[in-house]
Amino acid sequence: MSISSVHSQKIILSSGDEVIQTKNKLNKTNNKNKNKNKKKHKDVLETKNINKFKNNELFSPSTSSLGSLSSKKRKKKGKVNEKGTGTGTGTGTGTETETDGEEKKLLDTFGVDDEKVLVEVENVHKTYLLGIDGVAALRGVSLKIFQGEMVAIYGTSGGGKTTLLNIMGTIDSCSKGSLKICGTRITGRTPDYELAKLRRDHIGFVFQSFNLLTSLTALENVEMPMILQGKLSRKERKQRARDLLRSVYMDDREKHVPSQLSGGQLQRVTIARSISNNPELLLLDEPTADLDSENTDIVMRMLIELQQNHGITEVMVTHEMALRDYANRVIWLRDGKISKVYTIDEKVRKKKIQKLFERTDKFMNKQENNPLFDKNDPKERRKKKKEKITFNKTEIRNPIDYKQLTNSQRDMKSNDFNHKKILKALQNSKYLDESNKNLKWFYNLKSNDELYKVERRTEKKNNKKKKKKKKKKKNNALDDIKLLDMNNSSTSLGSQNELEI
Ligand SMILES: Nc1ncnc2c1ncn2[C@@H]1O[C@H](COP(=O)(O)OP(=O)(O)OP(=O)(O)O)[C@@H](O)[C@H]1O
Repeated sequence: MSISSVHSQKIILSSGDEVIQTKNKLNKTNNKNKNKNKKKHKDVLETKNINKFKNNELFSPSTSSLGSLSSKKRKKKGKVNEKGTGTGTGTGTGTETETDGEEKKLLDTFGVDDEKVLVEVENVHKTYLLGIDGVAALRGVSLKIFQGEMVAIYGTSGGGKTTLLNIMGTIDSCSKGSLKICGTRITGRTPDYELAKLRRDHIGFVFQSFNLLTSLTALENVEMPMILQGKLSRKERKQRARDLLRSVYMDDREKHVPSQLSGGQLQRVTIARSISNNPELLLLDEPTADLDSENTDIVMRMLIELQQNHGITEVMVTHEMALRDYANRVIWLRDGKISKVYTIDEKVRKKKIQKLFERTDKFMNKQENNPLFDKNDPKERRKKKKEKITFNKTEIRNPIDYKQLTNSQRDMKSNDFNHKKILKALQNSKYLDESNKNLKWFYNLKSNDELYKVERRTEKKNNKKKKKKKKKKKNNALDDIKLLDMNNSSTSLGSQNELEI
């Protein structure tokens, strides 16, 4: 029963002075309620302003999504942000918005510039068909995620975090509501191939359980999405995979298979794979779960670098409260609904990131403490002695053939071999079992024959290009020869004439 209804009952029951007293009380409570509403409205407005611009100094203007803003606008927005400092309740690091039953309002709250909205989730429901009633994992979630933003999703266990992430990654569909991702509106009728294309070209996904293909090396795992995309030549793919591994500080482990890597290293390879197709949106499901603090730091540093240097928008589900301040915004999910939203104060975030970089710099430069450098690893020692290509005994190859080759020949051969091996591994359902279900979905590996088709198509394209180039070269060479011939004949004619004269 509400306060006012309690008082109104009192009015009927009481007489004279009591009525006046109760009326006064009623007025007081009404005023209180009005003030409360005003305050709430003010809070929402403040959040609106703060969100209206996350002018992050850490974004480099050239790469960030905000780079296109004029400096005047940026300054203005920065000011608004500063104004928001300390207005937060509860955390002291930012601004909190209670969204109890106000999902629609929340959706409007983040409305800054619709062109910069990368993900738009509107009143999304998800009910898993289980038993008579089913399980309601999401119950009307609405939110917008902006380009270049890092959003952390926290919440109670079973609150619907993974479900929301999977829906944003289009590896799961919602039961009700609408969704727009990277400019594509997703409905129940959106065909699978379109979703697969969206995933392949615009979204990267880091799964909770790495989901690396066990038979492939780190380099091959990173290369896999590029084969599926079919845009790059073999050489370009290899080079890009190498560059990506270097960017996640894993270039010294490119020939290691997942069983030879630590948890942190596996996660870094997974991240390299997830960004191999240059996604706009990176979805991460507990990327630091089960990692020690050093590896957590390295992974977080990488994610921040990806956001700052490449403008990748990141949405990360996590349980670790210590990671909260690395995000621009924090969303809380409870029982399938958004219960709170925080905007992390830019100053606090910047400080936290600075500390992270200092920390990681320290142990990444120090060889003995460097988690990337394992002194006891015999492979590492061997590598240090002499740069040699080593082969795993379990691999299906004949090392004797390789012994007779020079180093560069070996590299070439091994590249060819690895490439075939990737396709073979992908074709073999053994590697795509239940544990790889999400991976299978994400990369649309349902029909593995498709891979061969894609591969053959790209090979054909490349061969055609090569043939054209060769033809052009040949023609040019022929033209040159003709010209030379003509010159020769004219000079010889000239000399003949001279002689005749
Ligand atoms: N495939 C499924 N079939 C039936 N119910 C499911 C399925 N997947 C998830 N659920 C249910 O949906 C709800 C939300 O699950 P979800 O995995 O999204 O939660 P979560 O917030 O990620 O939890 P956690 O933090 O523990 O990983 C849970 O109650 C869960 O039991």
